[in-house]
Amino acid sequence: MSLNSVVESVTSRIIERSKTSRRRYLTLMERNREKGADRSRLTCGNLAHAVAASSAADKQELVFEQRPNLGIITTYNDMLSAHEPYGRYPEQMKVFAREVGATAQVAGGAPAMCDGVTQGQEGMDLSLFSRDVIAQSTAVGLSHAMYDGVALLGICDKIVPGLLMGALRFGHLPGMLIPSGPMTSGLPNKEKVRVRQLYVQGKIGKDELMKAEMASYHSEGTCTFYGTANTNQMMAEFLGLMMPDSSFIPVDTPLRQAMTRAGVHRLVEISNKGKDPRPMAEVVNEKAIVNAIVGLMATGGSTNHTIHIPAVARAAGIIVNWEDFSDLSAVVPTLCKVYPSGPSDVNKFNEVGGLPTVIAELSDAGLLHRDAPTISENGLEDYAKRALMGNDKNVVYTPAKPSSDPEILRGAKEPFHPVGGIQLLQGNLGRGVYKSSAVADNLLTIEAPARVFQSQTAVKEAQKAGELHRDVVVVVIGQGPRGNGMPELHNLIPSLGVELDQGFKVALVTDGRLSGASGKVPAVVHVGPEAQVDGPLAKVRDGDVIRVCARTGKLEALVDEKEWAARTPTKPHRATAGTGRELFALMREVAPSAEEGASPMLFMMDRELEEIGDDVEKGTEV
Ligand SMILES: O=C(O)C(=O)C[C@H](O)[C@H](O)COP(=O)(O)O
Repeated sequence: MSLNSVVESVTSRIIERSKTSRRRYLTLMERNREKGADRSRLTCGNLAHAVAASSAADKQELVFEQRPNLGIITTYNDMLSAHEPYGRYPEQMKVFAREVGATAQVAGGAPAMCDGVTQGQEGMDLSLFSRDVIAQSTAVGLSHAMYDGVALLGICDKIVPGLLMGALRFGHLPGMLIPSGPMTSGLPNKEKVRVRQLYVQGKIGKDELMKAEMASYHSEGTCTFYGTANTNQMMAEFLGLMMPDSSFIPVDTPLRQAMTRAGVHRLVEISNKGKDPRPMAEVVNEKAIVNAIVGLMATGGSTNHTIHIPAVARAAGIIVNWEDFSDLSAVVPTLCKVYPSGPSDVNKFNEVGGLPTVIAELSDAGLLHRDAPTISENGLEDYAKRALMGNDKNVVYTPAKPSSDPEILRGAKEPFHPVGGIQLLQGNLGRGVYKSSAVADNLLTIEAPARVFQSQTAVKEAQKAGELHRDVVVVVIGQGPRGNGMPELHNLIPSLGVELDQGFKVALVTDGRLSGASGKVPAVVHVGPEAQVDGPLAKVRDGDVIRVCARTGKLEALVDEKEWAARTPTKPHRATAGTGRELFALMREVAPSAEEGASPMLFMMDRELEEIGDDVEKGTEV
């Protein structure tokens, strides 16, 4: 089928909008290639430092034979279950690289936060900004000019976007994300939620809750719900930056190992010294970004990606906004119901067809740019194939099959919803993002009096005191990037879920974020402009009737216009000290809105690049 006209027109307007910034980006990457980070330009002293600790064989290849050298950026730590397997990866990857006459070095490490560990804690206030730290760490690693290609080891929430934002500033280099796979399914996610709600109601004790949590989070590997980490994997495949069908192969299996090996071999091939160089700057173009947004809509992925995709795009000089998301959402059907949108987890989703089936369906329906460049040889069509173990322990690919379970994954002709799983809501309260894929039909419109809070703790206390035992729109302000760094407020979900289950109409409206794992509670998140900069949420008062309607796309306070205009915005209380939060003051000071990607680093970068304009050399030579 030919390309959908809305996909086409949204892409055209992104290209038009990004004309100047993209041109400047590509010019700068070209300049990097010609004069920047490359081993051939290092002095003997520089190079000797870089290989001092290498084996004699690697020294020979790196210095005298000029073989391809891969730089590995690792975000390993063994507290984060998804990243624990990466401890073993660099040594294995070096062996895989040698098999094809290349070398690999660990170029650097970057931090990796677990949002599961920091959920509801002060540490969560560092989470979104850690993405910039990861991007900068990636740049520091790659600044050593030793590499012909980049392997990015990261999976979880801020880590993949951060790695991409950093690596894309070295976009003259080819790059690939290498995932390590989900953990086996433990206690079903739905059951975990049920037990949590029993705890909130005081019906079970802490020991029982702890048992359930540990039965859910029980081993190495990525969490099995379709939250931000797994949406990252989807995004990376749709961007063409990961090996096809590599997202959801279970951790620590022969196929996972074969996939990592195939990935390293392919990365050598596409490296700047390989036979088919594919620089990241060319792979991540406007079409690839649109494909990633289409993937987000069709799978009902994490709301966090309405912040991450704009930020990743911006790092490549591409400007997207929520209007683009909204227009694409109107034509992309929801094909998946994976937890929190349905009861099944990513392992089950993968068994019944997984991403290859989704990509095949969307591609056949004309909803994807089939000509977007990818790291895989034949472009996007390779991503519509299933990866299997071949007889010789190599990965082999076969065409994707239709879904084997229509309760989890459907074709584009008989979707769960004719529109995408994420919507834009707007009105006199600003504009925010709403994940409709997980919300029951009867809750898509909620009109109820507001209760305004300035912290998660205050909401939980009010719920405990029975104050939310009614129809209510819970408004939590001061949670945006400039307020307190924009934490996820997922800890509110059990408390609000209890009220919802009792038949009350409850919604959440906030300038903060929610976890990708949040589902059934209707929530408008990332509302901007945020209260900290006097956005309209700061004008809401207890008792104002708020309308949250996913059917009409409205987010409104039904307050007399004159009265509304006369109100003074509340200055939210800011908790900005303790647990290292004070170190991030600079970031809070300059953070742009969520819609712009909420990256202080990119905001300041753009400001400086604007001064340089088209004269790239002006910014590089003294
Ligand atoms: O996906 C995201 O955005 C996350 O933040 C993942 C976190 O690990 C969740 O907050 C865990 O949530 P539960 O499933 O309720 O335990």
